[in-house]
Amino acid sequence: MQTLTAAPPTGTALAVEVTDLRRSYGDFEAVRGISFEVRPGEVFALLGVNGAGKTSALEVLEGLAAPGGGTVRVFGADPVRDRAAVRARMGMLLQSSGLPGDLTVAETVRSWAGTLTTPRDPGQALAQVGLTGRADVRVRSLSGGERRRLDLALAVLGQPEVVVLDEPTTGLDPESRRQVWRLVQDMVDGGTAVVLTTHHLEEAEELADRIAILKAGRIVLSGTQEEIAETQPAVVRFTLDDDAPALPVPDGVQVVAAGPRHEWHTRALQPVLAEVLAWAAEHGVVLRHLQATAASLEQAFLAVAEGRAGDHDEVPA
Ligand SMILES: Nc1ncnc2c1ncn2[C@@H]1O[C@H](COP(=O)(O)OP(=O)(O)OP(=O)(O)O)[C@@H](O)[C@H]1O
Repeated sequence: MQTLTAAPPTGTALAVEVTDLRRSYGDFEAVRGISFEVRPGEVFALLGVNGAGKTSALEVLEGLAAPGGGTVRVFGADPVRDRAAVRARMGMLLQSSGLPGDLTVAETVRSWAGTLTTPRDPGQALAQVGLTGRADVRVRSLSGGERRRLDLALAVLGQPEVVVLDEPTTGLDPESRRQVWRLVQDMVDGGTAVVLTTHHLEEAEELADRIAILKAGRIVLSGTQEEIAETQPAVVRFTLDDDAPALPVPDGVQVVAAGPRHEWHTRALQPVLAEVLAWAAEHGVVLRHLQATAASLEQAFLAVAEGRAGDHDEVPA
């Protein structure tokens, strides 16, 4: 597959720099002071439940809205004040697009390419999102997933150095989703910086170098997916027969359920597991349905959503 190229950034090593960004709608503050940075060749994912403030933040990055407070810089430029300069280097995929339904797919891509300084070959762009066979179909006749892929082809048509993708794979089938992931990976390999939002945690796991989880307009957890997962305990579950001897609880275990189905939470999975296995062997006890699950991004996401993670103060990304 072709690697999409993006010219090396000039002036600054940071593609995106967001500092203490705030945005309000009337009295309601939807984004409450978030900060993050994205470098060329890096994917940064903003996660959070519905209404967490992801789109509100991205719209400032895209130059579609001014910040209520704080600053946003794209290659050192202000996306609102220096809109033309930023636009020339940025591709964006909004949550919903308003493409004319009368044009065919090929016409749409060609006319879009006509507005760009360095467009990619329209045929190649369509091939990369799997729409070659739909080139002569009118946009209004496309399926939801095909439209989304057309939106994405347009977003990257100008060989942007930074791409903002708001839920790029919503509504896509698993194969199309993988196609989009490959496209994003190719862009990143070519040096493009990507900021994306998604409700698919496996998408963030697959693509993102760094992740921030928002709740109510604030970043609650941020870091690599491993760093975020490690904020949560591992889980050990097993069932003991009624006649099993008294079970000693190893150090570092929080007992969540104590029989007959046992559930332990721990930040020391390996020694705790070793201890309980040794105890079972010594007493000839079977740990039925034994499961040991390392902490995951999903666990951290749920902990944020349910208010069990972070102190809701911003952690710099
Ligand atoms: N134009 C608006 N006027 C008033 N409130 C708004 C407006 N746009 C968004 N909001 C509110 O701001 C908050 C953040 O919305 P936003 O769309 O940024 O969240 P999100 O994290 O992108 O959610 P989703 O995952 O559902 O797309 C929500 O409570 C939303 O209702």
